[in-house]
Amino acid sequence: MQALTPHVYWAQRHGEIYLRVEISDAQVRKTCFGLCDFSKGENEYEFSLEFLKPVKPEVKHKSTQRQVNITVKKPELVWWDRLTKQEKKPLFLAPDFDRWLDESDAEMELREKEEKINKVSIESRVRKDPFLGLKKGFLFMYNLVQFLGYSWIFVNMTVRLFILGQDSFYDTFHTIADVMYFCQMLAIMEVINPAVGLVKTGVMPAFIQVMGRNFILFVIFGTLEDMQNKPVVFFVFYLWSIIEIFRYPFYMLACIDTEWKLLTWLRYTIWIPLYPLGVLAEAVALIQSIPIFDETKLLSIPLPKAIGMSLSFSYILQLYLVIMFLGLFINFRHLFKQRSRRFRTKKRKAN
Ligand SMILES: CCCCCCCCCCCCC[C@@H](O)CC(=O)SCCNC(=O)CCNC(=O)[C@H](O)C(C)(C)COP(=O)(O)OP(=O)(O)OC[C@H]1O[C@@H](n2cnc3c(N)ncnc32)[C@H](O)[C@@H]1OP(=O)(O)O
Repeated sequence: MQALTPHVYWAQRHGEIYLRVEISDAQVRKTCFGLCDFSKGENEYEFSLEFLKPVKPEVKHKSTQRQVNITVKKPELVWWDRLTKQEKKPLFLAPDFDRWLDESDAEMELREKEEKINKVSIESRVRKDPFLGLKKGFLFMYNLVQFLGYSWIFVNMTVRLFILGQDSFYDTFHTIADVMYFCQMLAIMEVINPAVGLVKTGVMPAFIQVMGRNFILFVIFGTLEDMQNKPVVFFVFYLWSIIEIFRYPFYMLACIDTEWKLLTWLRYTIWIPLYPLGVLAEAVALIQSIPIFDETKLLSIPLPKAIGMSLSFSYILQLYLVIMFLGLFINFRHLFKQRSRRFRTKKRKAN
């Protein structure tokens, strides 16, 4: 008995071909392409198609009371100009207008699907961390305390500068040191936070930053009274506090998923002049402290009695001076990368 040819309707998406074969209650015997083979009662049906491009071997089909639905997967997400290799459409083939979409509509559908999948995966990732609220709450409070501390330092120093002029340079340490000690002790959290995965950034730049500052604060200024009334203290503290009154509010907003463009720009831009100036001020403080350490022998390391002398702490300071510029290079590069990452993603989002 000669096989009949059924009507076949087709539509496509970027990843799939849909075929609808108009035979009710049919039994599918074979659905490989070239040839599809169906039977219904005593009748045999078949059609063959040579697709325009290769397709994946697995073919899904579902037979219903009215038709057979076949789904064929494309190996890549591409739009085909037509279904078959031969330009002339076979007579039994027609567009399936129930499922028909032109390329741009299909693209939109694809994008919507992708967005939905992304949203679901982000939501499920977010949902996976039951302590997220607690972590964000803790970070928010930490940043708030630091912001208040550094704001107090900055405002206090600025007001004193306006009232006392240059005289305010000489007693910066005595008026500011307690709050600065508190803020810089607390800043050790900035090394711990990335180390325990609370914030996603490198531990090393934070370590360099916090330890570098604490060395100047606790060792150079803290142990040498002669250093405490030098104007350099003013410049070091002022430069440190300027960046922090922008950096901490920026983090606070990040904790509540908010962003102010101007604040982001300031956080990722004003370090460009401030960081080298800060390192310069710290280097001046260090150099000024060397003769004092030499004179007082404070923190010097005693050598064996036979040698009869001690190793002055100033040698360690000279070594530290070199390390400091290495630290400046590492952190400058890190901050530069953070800046380009931030503004690159912003630009991409805007496009
Ligand atoms: C005795 C041993 C000593 C050994 C060291 C010797 C080396 C000494 C060299 C020292 C030189 C220091 C000089 C320095 O003291 C001079 C000055 O500070 S002058 C003033 C100017 N300074 C600055 O501008 C630096 C300010 N500091 C910083 O920027 C950071 O401390 C730094 C570690 C350098 C960079 O920060 P980070 O890596 O965290 O980058 P991001 O800000 O871009 O943050 C990345 C993502 O993490 C999120 N984050 C980070 N922290 C928090 C937080 N507290 N709360 C919430 N979220 C946080 C942030 O939002 C980013 O997330 P996303 O990417 O999703 O936006």
